[in-house]
Amino acid sequence: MLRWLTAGESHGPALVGIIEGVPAGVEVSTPSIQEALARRRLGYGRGARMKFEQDEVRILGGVRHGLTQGGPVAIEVGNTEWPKWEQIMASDPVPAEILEGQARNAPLTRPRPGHADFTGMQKYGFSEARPVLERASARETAARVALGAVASAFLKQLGVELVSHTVGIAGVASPEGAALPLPSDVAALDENPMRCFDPAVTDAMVAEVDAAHKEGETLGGVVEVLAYGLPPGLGSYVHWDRRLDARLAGALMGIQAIKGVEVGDGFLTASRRGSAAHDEILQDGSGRVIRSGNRAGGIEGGMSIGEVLRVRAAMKPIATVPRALKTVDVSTGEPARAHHQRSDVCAVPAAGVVAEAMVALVLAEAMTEKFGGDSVAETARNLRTYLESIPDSLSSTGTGTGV
Ligand SMILES: Cc1cc2nc3c(=O)[nH]c(=O)nc-3n(C[C@H](O)[C@H](O)[C@H](O)COP(=O)(O)O)c2cc1C
Ligand SMILES: C=C(O[C@@H]1CC(C(=O)O)=C[C@@H](OP(=O)(O)O)[C@H]1O)C(=O)O
Repeated sequence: MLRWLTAGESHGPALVGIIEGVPAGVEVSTPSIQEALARRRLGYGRGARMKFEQDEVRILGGVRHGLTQGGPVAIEVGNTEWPKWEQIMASDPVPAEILEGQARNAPLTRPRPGHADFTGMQKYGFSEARPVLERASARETAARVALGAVASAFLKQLGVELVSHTVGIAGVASPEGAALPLPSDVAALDENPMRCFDPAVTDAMVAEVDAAHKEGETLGGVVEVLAYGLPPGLGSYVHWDRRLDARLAGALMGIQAIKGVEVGDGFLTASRRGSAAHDEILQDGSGRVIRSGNRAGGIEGGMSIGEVLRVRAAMKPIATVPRALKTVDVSTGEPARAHHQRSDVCAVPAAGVVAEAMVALVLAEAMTEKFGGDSVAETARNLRTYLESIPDSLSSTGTGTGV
């Protein structure tokens, strides 16, 4: 069993992530986590905060000399902006005279449509949105990416590699059926301003972000995560909450602003006839099973089938719209415009990196569930034995890259 939690506020001193159940021997280091976090800051269209704020990684437990030890791994992502917020976000009471007059402490009484502000106030009994947005903010995804880096390192040692990329920004989309990026393309994707695999589409996406920025608008889009090298049989058809597709969908929907998830061809599949919807079971020259395609996105019956896993997540436009939307000032009851100081125009490229982390966490959990092991060597041994135990009559090309 792999479980994990995050804690911390957007303008707090640090975020903290703890992951428990990681076998011993996973290669993790401060630089490797820092590198993963740097990828989350990528992407054209993000706001000023991404430029002046830094993530400061400190591994607090569970790792020794670059290897996990089998105990919980605790990671702190420090926030370099903390000195500016030290009093406003202090854990302990602060005298009112110190807080008075501080612009950052001004009550946020004009909730933003599309964010958690208004319902968060109703639900938790706050009179302003600060305490809501501090935790609702996607700043929290820095902790998830840090934990996802641990999960990805574990998967890599088992022969599984992930790739994420942007396939749509607002109305600009990569063409259906375009070639999929490979793990060897990740460096190029990270250098692309939209983390998009197609240069022509990238240019159109950048132009879309520029136009939105100029007009005081914000944008959403679609990201795709691919996993190469998965063995068949992760997840299960036997119960709804064991299904790999259900677990992936839940994890992706758990990212702030994600409003839709597709597995494989997803919604397009619903418009096809059966004969054009499924991936036929064929044989190669040596009698091994091959598939006619991968419309299913690597999952059938709630299980990985050993083909490339392909999932998509749709992100709504950023809620803090510069051309501020109508709201109510809850301190006066009067109509107002929603509060806006700064915001991302578009955070879809970053959401792709977060989606990759979430998929890594789900797949790492599914791997430990099926193959167990207190050390990576033991997990790898169990995986190898399982793959070798599949009889020739059931052998397929999609049996992972192996270990
Ligand atoms: C990487 C990332 C960055 C985001 N940046 C902002 C932002 O700058 N301003 C904003 O209002 N929302 C931003 N969001 C979206 C909010 O977190 C989100 O709209 C809010 O949590 C409400 O979405 P929900 O209804 O899905 O919870 C961002 C989301 C992600 C994933
Ligand atoms: C800080 C991050 O993202 C933030 C997510 C976010 C939101 O409302 O979700 C709002 C913005 O913060 P602020 O309102 O303080 O400018 C983003 O910058 C980050 O990703 O590290």
